[in-house]
Amino acid sequence: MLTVAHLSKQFAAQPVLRDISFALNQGEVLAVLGRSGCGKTTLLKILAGLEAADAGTLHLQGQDLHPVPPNARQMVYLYQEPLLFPHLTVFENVAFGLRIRKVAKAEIDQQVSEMLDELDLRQHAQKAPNQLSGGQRQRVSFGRALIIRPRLLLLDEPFGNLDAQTRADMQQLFLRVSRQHQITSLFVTHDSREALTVGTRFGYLDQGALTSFASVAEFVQDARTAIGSELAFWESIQQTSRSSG
Ligand SMILES: Nc1ncnc2c1ncn2[C@@H]1O[C@H](COP(=O)(O)OP(=O)(O)OP(=O)(O)O)[C@@H](O)[C@H]1O
Repeated sequence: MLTVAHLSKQFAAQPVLRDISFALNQGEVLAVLGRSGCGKTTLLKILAGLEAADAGTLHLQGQDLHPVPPNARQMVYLYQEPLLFPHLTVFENVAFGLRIRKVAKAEIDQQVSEMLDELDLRQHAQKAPNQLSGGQRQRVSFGRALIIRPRLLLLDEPFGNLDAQTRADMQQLFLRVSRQHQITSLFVTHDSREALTVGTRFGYLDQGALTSFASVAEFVQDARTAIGSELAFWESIQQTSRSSG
């Protein structure tokens, strides 16, 4: 479905992406774990067409993406800060992509109502974005993205600004909706728990080089991801609290 082959990028002679290759099938979520500055955002921007690669090829559903401009790639790029139109209601923000595609009004009303129900936003339909919490705003931006049925969803630390509980709720919502609509996604995060929760496939990006893992077990056990040592830490805390309780 998505095939990335030998992608490289430099900024002022500094390599930022080094020979990146991977393939994703329809409905898969590639969770890419990486520290700040590893090249995550540059990778997503190249996929979205917002940045040009120096070398390599991108194919989506068999189509060479090289000549395809960003607005024709049918991808949605979601950031930490949801980008909403401040002067439009929640309903109209979600409806926007359908309106510009000239979808019939009755069809828009139905699709948007269904999406608002799915995202538990029905009671907020007539509010403006500034009348919502951060988690609610992020749900609206999800609704806007999903309603146009993107071929690929690009998520750049989308829940990084949310508190732990809201973040966990959003991860579950993302899982439910992306499974239901069989959405193919690339989800970059520096949080290993988040990667394990949302991913069906796993990668680790370090200094522009991507390691892909064949299984969750390999991802967890790889010393570079540091997940094994994090798990060991929590186990040692549990043991200490058991023996002192
Ligand atoms: N337009 C640019 N010009 C020059 N250097 C850039 C440019 N964009 C990114 N870089 C450099 O490329 C490297 C990777 O940047 P990128 O934004 O992809 O990192 P990141 O992994 O998304 O980091 P973070 O998680 O901190 O956002 C950094 O060293 C950055 O300084």
